[in-house]
Amino acid sequence: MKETITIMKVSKSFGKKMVLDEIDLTIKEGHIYGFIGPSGAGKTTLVKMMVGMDKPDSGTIYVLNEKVPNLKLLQEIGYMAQSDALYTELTGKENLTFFASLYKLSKTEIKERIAYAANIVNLTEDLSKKVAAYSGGMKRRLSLAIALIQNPKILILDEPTVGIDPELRFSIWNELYRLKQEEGKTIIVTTHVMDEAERCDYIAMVRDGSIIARGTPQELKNIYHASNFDEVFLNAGRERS
Ligand SMILES: Nc1ncnc2c1ncn2[C@@H]1O[C@H](COP(=O)(O)OP(=O)(O)OP(=O)(O)O)[C@@H](O)[C@H]1O
Repeated sequence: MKETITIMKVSKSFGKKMVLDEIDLTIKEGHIYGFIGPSGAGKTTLVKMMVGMDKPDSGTIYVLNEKVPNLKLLQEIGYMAQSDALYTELTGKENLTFFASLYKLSKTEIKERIAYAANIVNLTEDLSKKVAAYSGGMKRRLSLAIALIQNPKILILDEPTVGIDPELRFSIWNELYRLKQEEGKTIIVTTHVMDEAERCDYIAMVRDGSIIARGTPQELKNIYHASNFDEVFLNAGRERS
C-alpha cells in the first residue's frame, strides 16, 4: 500500500510553548487514520500542517509525494476545520456552489457533487435556507459537505461529528467506510469520541505535542490493558502523570 502522507521530524512552537515535538508519521493510502488526545494536545495544529495551512518550524511533510505547501494539493485534500468557515448570508446551496467553483469541475459535475454532498449530510431539504438560520449541527454538516465537494483523494476532518446526532453520525461513518473501501480514499479524523476512535484502522494518541502510542485499535487496547477506548485513554493518561 502506498504512503499518502509522510511527516518527518515536524516541530512547532507558539511562543515558548512547544506544541509539536519532532513528530514522525506515515499514513497509508486507503486507511482511516484517527488522532485522539486531550484538548490542547496538538491535533489541530498537526492536521493544519498536512493541509498546508500552518507551517512547521522544522521538519517536512509530503502529501501524495508533493512537499507541503503546494497549490496542486488543494484539489486533492478536502478539509473540514473545527470552526465553520461559511458565508452565513448565503444559502447552503450558494455556499456549496461557491466552494465547488474553486476547483476544476464542469457545470454538470458541480451539480452532481452538490446533490451528492448535501444528501450525505442530510441537508438536501435545507439547501435554499440562509446559513445564518442553520443550527450549529447543520453548519457542521454543511462544512463536511464542503470538504467532500471536489471529490478529493484525501479527507482531513477535524472533529467532524461534534454536534451531530447519533443517527446521522452513524450514517456519516458508513459513508466514510464506503469512500475508503470503494473509492480508496484516505481519511484522517481527529476525535474526542472514543467509539469513533475504535472505527479507525489506525490511531495515533497525541499528548503534549508527542505521539505517545500508535497502532490499530486492538493493538492500543492490548498496550494499555484496556477493554474499550475510554480505558485506553484513561490508562494512557495515568501512565504519563
Ligand atoms: N495560533 C496559535 N497561537 C498560539 N497558540 C496556539 C495557536 N494555535 C494553537 N495554539 C496552542 O497550541 C496547543 C495545541 O492546540 P491544538 O488546537 O493543536 O490542540 P488540539 O489537540 O487540537 O485540541 P482540541 O482537541 O481542543 O481541539 C494549545 O495549547 C493551543 O493553545
